[in-house]
Formats: sequence, C-alpha cells, structure tokens
Amino acid sequence: MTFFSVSKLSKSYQSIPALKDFSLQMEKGDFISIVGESGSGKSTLLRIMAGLETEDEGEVLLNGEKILNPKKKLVAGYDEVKLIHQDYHLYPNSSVEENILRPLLHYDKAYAKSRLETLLRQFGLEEFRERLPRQLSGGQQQKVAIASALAIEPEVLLLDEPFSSLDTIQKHQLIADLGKSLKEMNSSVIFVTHDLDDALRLTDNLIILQKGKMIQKGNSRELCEHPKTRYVARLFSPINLIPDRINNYLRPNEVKLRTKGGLLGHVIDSRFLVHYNSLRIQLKNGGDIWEVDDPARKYQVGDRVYLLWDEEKVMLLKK
Ligand SMILES: Nc1ncnc2c1ncn2[C@@H]1O[C@H](COP(=O)(O)OP(=O)(O)OP(=O)(O)O)[C@@H](O)[C@H]1O
Repeated sequence: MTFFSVSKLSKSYQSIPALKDFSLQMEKGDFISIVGESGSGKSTLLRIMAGLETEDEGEVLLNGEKILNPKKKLVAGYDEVKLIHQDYHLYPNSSVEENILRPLLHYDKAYAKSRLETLLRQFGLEEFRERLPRQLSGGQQQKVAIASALAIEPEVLLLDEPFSSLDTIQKHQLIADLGKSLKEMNSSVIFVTHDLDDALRLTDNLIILQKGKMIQKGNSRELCEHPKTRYVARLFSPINLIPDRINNYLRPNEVKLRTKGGLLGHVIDSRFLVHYNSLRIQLKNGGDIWEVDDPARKYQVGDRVYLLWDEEKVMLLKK
C-alpha cells in the first residue's frame, strides 16, 4: 500500500480550473518539490491534500485512509498532515519553548519535553528557547513555526513557500538548516515554490505544475536536459530560438562564440556573472536577440561575433 497517495484530483473555482487530474504517490520519508508559477494551483493542491479545501474530483489517501475534505469533516484538517505557509502565526507573548510545546499540551509530559529538546536541537534553536518571537529574526521565527508544526510528528509535511518573506541570504541559510533537520525526521515532505533554485536546494525530486496540470516529473538533470516544453526549459535558463527552424532551441551555454563562420550577430549587452559574462547578441538575420554565455569573458558590447553549436544540443520544444 502506498503511504500517501493523491489520485486524479481536480478543482475549479467558478468553473475556472485550478487543478486538473493531478496524481502523485509518495512513500514514507520521500521528499518532493513542486515548482510552478503564480496561479498554477500549488496552494489549491496542498490545501486539498491537507483536508482544508474541497476537491471536485479525486481522492487523497494516507495509509489507505481517506483524507476528508471540510464538507465531510467537522473540524477541517489533520494532525497527521501539516500545512505550513508564509503567514504562519506564532503566539507573540509566548517564548520559543512555549510556542513549540503548544501543540503538545495534551500529550504525556515526558514525551512533550523530549520532543521539545529534539526540535530545539534539530533546528539550532537551543540558545533562543527563552526568547519571544519579536526578539528573533524572520528566519528564526520561521524555524520556530516549522518546529512547532513538527511537534506532534506529522506523517506528511506540506510547505507552501514558507520562506518568501525572507531575504535571499536568510532564505538560503534556513533552507540549508531545514533540509538537514527534515532529513533526520521520517516525515514525507512536499515543498511548493515558484523558484526552481529554492526547490533544488531542498531536493532533486521535482514536479513541474503549469495551469493546474503536472507537465513533467523527474530529477533536475532529466528536466534540464530533456524538458518537454518551453516552460520547463526556461525554468533552468533562457532559451534561444534558431532562426528559420520550427521549435528548435538552444541554451546559452550550448552556443559557441567564434570570430568567423556561423550565425552572425552583434553584442548589444554584457553582464558580469560569477562564472561567465552573459551576452545579449542581436542576430543579423531577422534581428532576434540571443542570450549566450561567454566563459572566457572575451567579447565586448559592439563586437561582431559568429555563433555555432552542436546539433545534438538542439532542443525540440513544444509550447
Ligand atoms: N478561493 C478561491 N476562489 C476563486 N479562485 C481561486 C481561489 N483560490 C484560488 N483560486 C484561483 O485558482 C488558481 C490557482 O490558485 P493557487 O492559489 O492554487 O495557485 P498558486 O500556484 O498557489 O499561486 P501563488 O504562487 O500565487 O500562491 C488561480 O487562478 C487562483 O486565482
């Protein structure tokens, strides 16, 4: 029996589809990221999984038991399936310890104490245990929120972009800490985000969602090298359409820059990035603009340049 299974979920709001025929199976301890642009149905999906939203069709099963939607259950939601989002609220007048202990109020005292100590350690919060939420940074507050959601050991943890209020450095630090803590636990985790980079910092197991539909599933290498659509391809890098060819695209790093022979263009912009200069090149024929990596940092704005590539690197991409 599959541990957590979602089959053929569909949901529309005022007859506009938000989620279409979505299925997923997870075993205990699996970790998956769902990447999709704003409005692609990520939150709708997680809310249905957590029993907080009513589906039109399909079902969610945990250990073979149906997750009931709010129409079928008096108190919506489950302790076993925890959803955390950006607006998670801490109790402002309770310390870190008290916030984490709150969900454990009705549990055995010794168990509650041992859970608290484990979570404080796993999330690196021991030295902040007495502090109030306002005495913590945004990242630390999110850690407390997540630790508190994990207090009663949910079997499935659903993370709905819980880091979007943090700055990039804080976010990367929290993702690194969290990834480590979550792997130590045995919960199954689904992380949804619009940011592929954030997703990859947590797991290499990806699902791409677009307009409510799963369009591709796989690890980052599979998706990067064999994207099925332009949308999936663009999550990894810009793509360049080859003139006079239908749906044939190249990534910026697959284009070779030469001083003669090939497709002629002019460098119209150059940006310094960590590993290479990123050039914008206006093609002579047709005037399309390509983005091309210049790892040797050789070309300047105004230079004439010829573009070449290996045919095996050409991606055939549908819309
Ligand atoms: N309660 C609602 N009533 C009407 N339409 C809704 C409701 N909730 C979501 N939608 C619509 O359903 C679609 C999917 O929304 P959802 O919030 O699931 O997407 P999302 O991928 O989580 O977006 P974001 O990344 O912006 O949070 C959107 O078009 C949204 O406008």
